Amino acid sequence: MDHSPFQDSLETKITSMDMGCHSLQWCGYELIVFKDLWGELVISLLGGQVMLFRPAGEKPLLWLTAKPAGAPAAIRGGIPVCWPWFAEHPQNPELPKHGVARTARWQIDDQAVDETGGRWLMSPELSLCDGIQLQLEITVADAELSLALTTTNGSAQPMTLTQALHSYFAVSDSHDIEIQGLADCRCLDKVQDMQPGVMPPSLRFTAETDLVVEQTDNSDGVMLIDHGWKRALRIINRGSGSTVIWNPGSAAANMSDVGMDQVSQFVCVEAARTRFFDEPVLAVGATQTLATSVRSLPYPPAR
Ligand SMILES: O=P(O)(O)OC[C@H]1O[C@@H](O)[C@H](O)[C@@H](O)[C@@H]1O
Repeated sequence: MDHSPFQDSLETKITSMDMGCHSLQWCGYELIVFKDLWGELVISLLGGQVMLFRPAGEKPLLWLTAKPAGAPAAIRGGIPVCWPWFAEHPQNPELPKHGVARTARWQIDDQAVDETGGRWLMSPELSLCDGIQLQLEITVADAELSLALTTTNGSAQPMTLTQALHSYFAVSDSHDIEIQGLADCRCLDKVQDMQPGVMPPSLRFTAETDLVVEQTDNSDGVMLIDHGWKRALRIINRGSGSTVIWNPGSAAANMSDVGMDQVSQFVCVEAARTRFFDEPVLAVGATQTLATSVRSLPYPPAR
């Protein structure tokens, strides 16, 4: 895999660090690095965003841009938190895409780390919506990374909420992978003006891909099978009726932090709650958790 000086410097810095917890500045982003016998986890305080997860002895599971725009811009890579709306704001297109959480400052409220894994609790430093509590729980255990994003409506009004945990998975080459586990699910194709369709048993990436898939049964998860790296990732989403699959293809030429040199290094498989396949209203007093987990399995996977 090719690396730019930015990514090299992040990875090189982490590789040369001692075990333990470290603060690190990277392109203006304030990062917290955790390194132990279980591997490495890097969190950005901008966005409460997991930037890197590498189980010991494995390649990183997540992709991170090698050409970040720099703080305080949103970071492409890792797992951005899209909240309290997913994609364009339904009423006001002037508002930032994917909500305000990914460019807000977050804090670590609690953490427990040992040589087998860790658990971190994060929340935005300042409330992002009046009366609404938001918490992100990040867990590493048995070489698996899990995120759970919990919203509690403590306001006096029902809340309209769509959201996503927008995971960017690192792949050898997006043309040499397939996604399985969504066969026969209904989907909407954003590249074709939300044209409805049905998912095939195996999805391959040959061009720009942007699908909102209705996933009613998440129990077996989605498999990302990487023939180049001979790696299989199992992604299990919970509290999510929509799985979003995205790779910009040739549209990456207009994205300064992706570009045609990086576009085949990742695919996004996102745990989402969208206005198409999920109930968007969170009642007064109600709590909702959107979660995702990822681990690698032996290749080829048995299904
Ligand atoms: O450019 P952004 O805001 O990071 O969004 C990236 C992509 O995120 C995906 O979730 C959407 O389905 C795409 O339509 C979008 O282009």
